[in-house]
Amino acid sequence: MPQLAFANTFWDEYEVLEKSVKAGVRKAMSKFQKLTVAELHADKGLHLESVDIARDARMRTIRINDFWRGVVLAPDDGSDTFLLVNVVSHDKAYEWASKRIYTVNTATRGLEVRNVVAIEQLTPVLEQAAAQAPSRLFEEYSDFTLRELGIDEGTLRAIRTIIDKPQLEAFGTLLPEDQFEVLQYLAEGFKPDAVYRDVVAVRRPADAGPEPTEDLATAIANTSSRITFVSGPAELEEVLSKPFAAWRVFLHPTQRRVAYRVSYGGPVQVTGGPGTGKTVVALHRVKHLLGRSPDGGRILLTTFTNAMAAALRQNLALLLEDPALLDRVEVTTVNSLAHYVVQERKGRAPALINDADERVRWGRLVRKFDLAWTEQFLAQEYRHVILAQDIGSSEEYLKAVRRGRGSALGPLQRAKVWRALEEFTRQLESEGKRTHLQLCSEAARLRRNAGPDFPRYDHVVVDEAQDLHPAQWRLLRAVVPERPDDLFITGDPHQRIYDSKVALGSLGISVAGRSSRLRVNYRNTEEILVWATGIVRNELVEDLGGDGMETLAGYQSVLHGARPRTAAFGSEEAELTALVDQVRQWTDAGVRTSEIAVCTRFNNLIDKAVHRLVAVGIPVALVKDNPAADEEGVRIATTHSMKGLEFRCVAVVGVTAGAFPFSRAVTDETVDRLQHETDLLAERCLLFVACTRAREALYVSWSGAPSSFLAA
Ligand SMILES: Nc1ncnc2c1ncn2[C@@H]1O[C@H](COP(=O)(O)OP(=O)(O)OP(=O)(O)O)[C@@H](O)[C@H]1O
Repeated sequence: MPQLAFANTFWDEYEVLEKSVKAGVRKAMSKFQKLTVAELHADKGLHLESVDIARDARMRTIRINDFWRGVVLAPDDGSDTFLLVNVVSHDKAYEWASKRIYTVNTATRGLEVRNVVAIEQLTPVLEQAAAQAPSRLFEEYSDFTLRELGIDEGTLRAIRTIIDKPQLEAFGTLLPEDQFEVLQYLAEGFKPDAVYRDVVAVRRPADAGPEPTEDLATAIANTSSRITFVSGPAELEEVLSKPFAAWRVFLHPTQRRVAYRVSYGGPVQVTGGPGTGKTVVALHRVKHLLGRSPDGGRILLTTFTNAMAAALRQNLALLLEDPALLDRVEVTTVNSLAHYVVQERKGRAPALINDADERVRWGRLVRKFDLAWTEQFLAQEYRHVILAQDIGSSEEYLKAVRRGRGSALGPLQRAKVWRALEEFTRQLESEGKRTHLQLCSEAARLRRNAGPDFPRYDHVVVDEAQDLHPAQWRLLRAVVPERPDDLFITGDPHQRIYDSKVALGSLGISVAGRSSRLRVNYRNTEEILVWATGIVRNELVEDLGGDGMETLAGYQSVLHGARPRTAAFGSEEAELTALVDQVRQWTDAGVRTSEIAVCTRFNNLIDKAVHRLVAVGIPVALVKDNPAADEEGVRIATTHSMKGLEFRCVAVVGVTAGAFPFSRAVTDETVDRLQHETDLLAERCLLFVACTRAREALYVSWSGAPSSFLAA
């Protein structure tokens, strides 16, 4: 009976196929498990046929339906593993298959594919261009060194023409994968022996002989980073019905390089636009770190909300499989960690107050001390200056540099403000209550003072880092000793929706020389990404560490689909009716309700949307109730709680001029100009985050005047 395996090139296409085509793929694949090789060749429905003028004689196409074809690499060496490499439209299938050739890497012994036709066409052109260039990217490496790293003759000639990194990246999709990865490392300045150790040796089978003599099945088995084997019908069903799990196996070379680098000298920062796999990389880093400390080292993995922590835990369980490894990882939010630390050290954690309660308290203090500043100003001063710098006395406050604040405060004014700030803390203390950030600050202090013998984590991995406040960073710094591989941080400054201002370096977390950026988006179609990027495109945002600015330039998506739909209505009623129609269209097209999300800025519109959907029999589930992944129901959320999540289809409703920006969330320009700008940017980012949660379809609607952000 033949064996079946899937290449990573297959998943990119498979994920966006319509349901009926996916069913066709499943049917065709199941034949590979039921029929003998001879029967496969004879099967009329499958129509396994060779490709004319193919550069690789093993290329075959199979029929999925009238329009779609699968591309299969069929063994011709007596081995029995068929490799499904792509699903493409009829016309493209032959073109795709005829140009590519699969070979075994001489060093890693993995199976690689290259677009040999394109490489041959481009090489002479590039050679000419390179003749004028002052230097070439790989000129310092001899042919011998490159061959030792698995670069073969065909690739060697081509890459000798490359002059810089952008050209290498542009050429990369044509090159054999392992070879391209080796070249990327060299281009980043890694020494050949380090590249051999970290990329080649880890893949090369221990019993590899001097020359590759492997049959196709063995080469496929050597390629676990890009190819997945399927051993029976149940596994086939599992792998095809859970395509999102592709990330467990296939990492983009850039993702793999970041996640599986053997060791980093200190804290590492990985940034990237939405859907570039930052969470995936964080999960793989946890796996790598667990593998490096088999002696029972403990890892803390944090994220921003409980819903995201629950999702991370589930995904980590999928990735690790071994429950013993999972037990060594604590997955939680930083706030929960703070609660745990304070409880552990003091026997009891204080009660927490929410934002509304905090606002009321500041309002009372403004009146009590008859202050000229607003409650909002005091709350921000407390958050961005006092808590951020852990200020405990009026003397410290007088000397404090008020970074990021746009209003000057002289000594007399500070003395006045301090009375209110001090009273705020005193009152809460006497009631045994705290704000979330106060608790984090306290936990950080307790942990720091507990001394080096106190149990800590061996590694801390931080996802969704962009919204963490300095008090939260201090806590994270305090729970892991300063040493190599202490902190691994992922985040996207364009998704900052709370106004935290952080200078990581000043908190003992220096990522200098250890930063990388991911640029390939795996979640959104190019159409959705480009549209959503319009909301924030012209904005420069402060980077994660507070050292510079970042833009959204240079991101690309691997997926394509329909353009987002926008719809304007004269009334909210009409908008809600259209929302119900839109959700129906999605469910009629076969999308499960749990794969659809509806989000709005305000709770009252959420209630109305829930009411209308339920009235026509569409089940709903509130994201804040943390529904299980398989629970039916359209997910309903505020735009704030969409952070970090993803769905096949997303409707963002109520995108009016009054909702984005929401005036109460934006500090008045006269109160603090800098804060005004930061708040406006956070409002933009909020809409951007909500829209980039959509994998395949995005629908944005409003009634009355639309948000000014949409005109961007
Ligand atoms: N190499 C990969 N192959 C296939 N799918 C991938 C890969 N990397 C990421 N994905 C998928 O892309 C989607 C986005 O990944 P992930 O959530 O890690 O991105 P992110 O950068 O954390 O996103 P955001 O910042 O927008 O929350 C997920 O569905 C993930 O499974």
